[in-house]
Amino acid sequence: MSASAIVQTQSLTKTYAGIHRVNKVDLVVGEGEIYGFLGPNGAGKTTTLKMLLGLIKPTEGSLRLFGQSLSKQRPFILKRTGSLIESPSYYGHLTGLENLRIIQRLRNAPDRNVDEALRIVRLENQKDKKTEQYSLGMKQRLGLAMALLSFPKLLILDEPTNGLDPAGIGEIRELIKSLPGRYGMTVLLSSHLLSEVEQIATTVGIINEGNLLFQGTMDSLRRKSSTSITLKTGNNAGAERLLLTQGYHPVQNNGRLELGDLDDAQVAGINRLLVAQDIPVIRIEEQSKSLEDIFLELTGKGRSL
Ligand SMILES: Nc1ncnc2c1ncn2[C@@H]1O[C@H](COP(=O)(O)OP(=O)(O)OP(=O)(O)O)[C@@H](O)[C@H]1O
Repeated sequence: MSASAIVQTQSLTKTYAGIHRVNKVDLVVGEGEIYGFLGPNGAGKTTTLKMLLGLIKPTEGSLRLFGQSLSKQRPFILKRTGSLIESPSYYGHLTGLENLRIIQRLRNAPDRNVDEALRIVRLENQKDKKTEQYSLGMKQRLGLAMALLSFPKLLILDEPTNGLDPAGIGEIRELIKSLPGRYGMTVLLSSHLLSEVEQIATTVGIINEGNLLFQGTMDSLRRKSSTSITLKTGNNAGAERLLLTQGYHPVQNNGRLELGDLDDAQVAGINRLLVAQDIPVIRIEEQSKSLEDIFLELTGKGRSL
């Protein structure tokens, strides 16, 4: 168990009908992080989050929150944890405010928390409306207010921007980003959108078909995005043979030679060499591998994971 881990799982596994939907996942969420749990639909995100909250039982493996075992210290853990999993539950015939008051009593939270939660999710003006008349986005905000109500140390959010319009998404994103600094919270959120995780998260875990494929800081993931020089010549086969003799490793691709990451002096040297051998250099281009390319390689899926 690492010292500052708020969430740590070991070989966490959930099997349904013999299929590993979550497979030996070692998740580590450090204190004060915004951890983006990223993966395509059906990857196993919700199943993992539900195990963390004790809503379903792991088939195998173990998990600790705040360094404690959920089976032994359930009240201690749940008191410090707020969550929004799938659609929020509330009483439709009651107003937003009345719904929050119920949670307030359950959680034994002070009055001012209700006002503050309403303010942060910007529902003050709709607080006296029955929640059955709320739009999807308003319901989502209410769910978030419920999760925030006791200002927990750990906030677990499953697809928190679901159902929000672009302006709402921007607001919620800014809100989530401010939580560690303002309230000392640690946030674990799931998303199938790379762009969302990229904009909110400090740490990322990528899951696909139940397997955790990458876990690390957003920066360490970005560092994987390298540049590559590609070359188009009047005689690619000749250029390839020549460059091989010089210690390069060109790869033919779509009428171009890919040379990997080279510095300026190497590029200039290659150009000189080819010209000296009467091989016309048509194009020298630098291509960068984007985060999207990396996700694509990892998951074999397209743009919107
Ligand atoms: N109670 C269950 N019984 C059987 N299979 C289930 C059950 N719950 C989830 N699964 C399966 O486990 C897999 C992972 O589902 P999960 O909901 O964790 O995915 P997800 O990553 O949260 O995706 P989404 O973004 O679609 O919610 C899916 O194939 C799903 O059908």
